[in-house]
Amino acid sequence: MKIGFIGVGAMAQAIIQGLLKAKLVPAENVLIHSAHQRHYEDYANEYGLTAKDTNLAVTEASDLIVLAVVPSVAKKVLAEIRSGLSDNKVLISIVSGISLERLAELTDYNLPILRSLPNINSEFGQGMTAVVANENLTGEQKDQALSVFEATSEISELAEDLFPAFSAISGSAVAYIDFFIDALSRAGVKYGLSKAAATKIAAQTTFGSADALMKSGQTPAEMIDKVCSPGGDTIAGILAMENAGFLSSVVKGIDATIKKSTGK
Ligand SMILES: NC(=O)C1=CN([C@@H]2O[C@H](COP(=O)(O)OP(=O)(O)OC[C@H]3O[C@@H](n4cnc5c(N)ncnc54)[C@H](O)[C@@H]3O)[C@@H](O)[C@H]2O)C=CC1
Ligand SMILES: O=C(O)[C@@H]1CCC=N1
Repeated sequence: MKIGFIGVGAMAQAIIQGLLKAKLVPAENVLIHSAHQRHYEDYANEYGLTAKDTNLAVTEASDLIVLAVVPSVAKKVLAEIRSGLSDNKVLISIVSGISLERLAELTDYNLPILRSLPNINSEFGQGMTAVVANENLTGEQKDQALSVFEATSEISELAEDLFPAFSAISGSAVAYIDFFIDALSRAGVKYGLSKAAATKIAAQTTFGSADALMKSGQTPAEMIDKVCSPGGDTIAGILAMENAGFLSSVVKGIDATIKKSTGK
């Protein structure tokens, strides 16, 4: 199986690195092209991938074609690769905000298409990806397309109207969670810890909290209650955070993310 990437930016690189670590395909079966020749050729040489001269050449030589460009150039790129697509190849889009219907309109209504929204944690096999297939993608071909995300992440098959919410609380939320970790570590610095030590402490605490939450099967509220000793320190902190608008500032951030991705 050959997997072509059109666009080799932050998200494509995370998936490629995840695929290489998972050894899903040999490195030379990963084909790439992007806007900056020097960059994609150097990247291909560094990891033993196959660089191609055009987006169409990637498409013609691949079984799965991952569209990994920013939304504003997707239309132009799809026009370039359209003649190389066929019903024995799968177009996989990771582009935020472009529907299956729009992808079909910009290519051909008979093509198998998988719309996905991965996140950057795919690099370390810890991603979270939403997927939705069109009616032309079934059976073994669908399994093949899903294998890209199974190798790098957990998968959630979601109705398309939930993609903007998913993208906000997963794709974008990686940055929001890192923002929270940075905020915790800056608080540590305020009280005398070095930034490096505080960041490690905050990151491991975040990682351990997520892991414990999922392993325990409990709700976040139940975990919070276990940490808040009666009359203790943590409940004082929770109340001060909430008084400063913690919950509503997170929800407002998600509202703004969804508004930007949908234009609504
Ligand atoms: N960064 C993230 O965490 C996530 C990004 N996405 C989606 O992934 C897509 C890419 O995002 P990033 O990797 O963050 O952006 P990026 O700016 O890092 O990468 C974009 C890539 O597209 C290439 N490119 C631009 N014009 C091109 C053209 N005409 N032909 C071929 N390649 C071209 C650029 O050279 C670059 O390699 C976006 O549509 C975004 O919505 C989805 C989920 C998460
Ligand atoms: O910021 C963005 O537009 C993309 C979509 C989800 C994560 N990054």
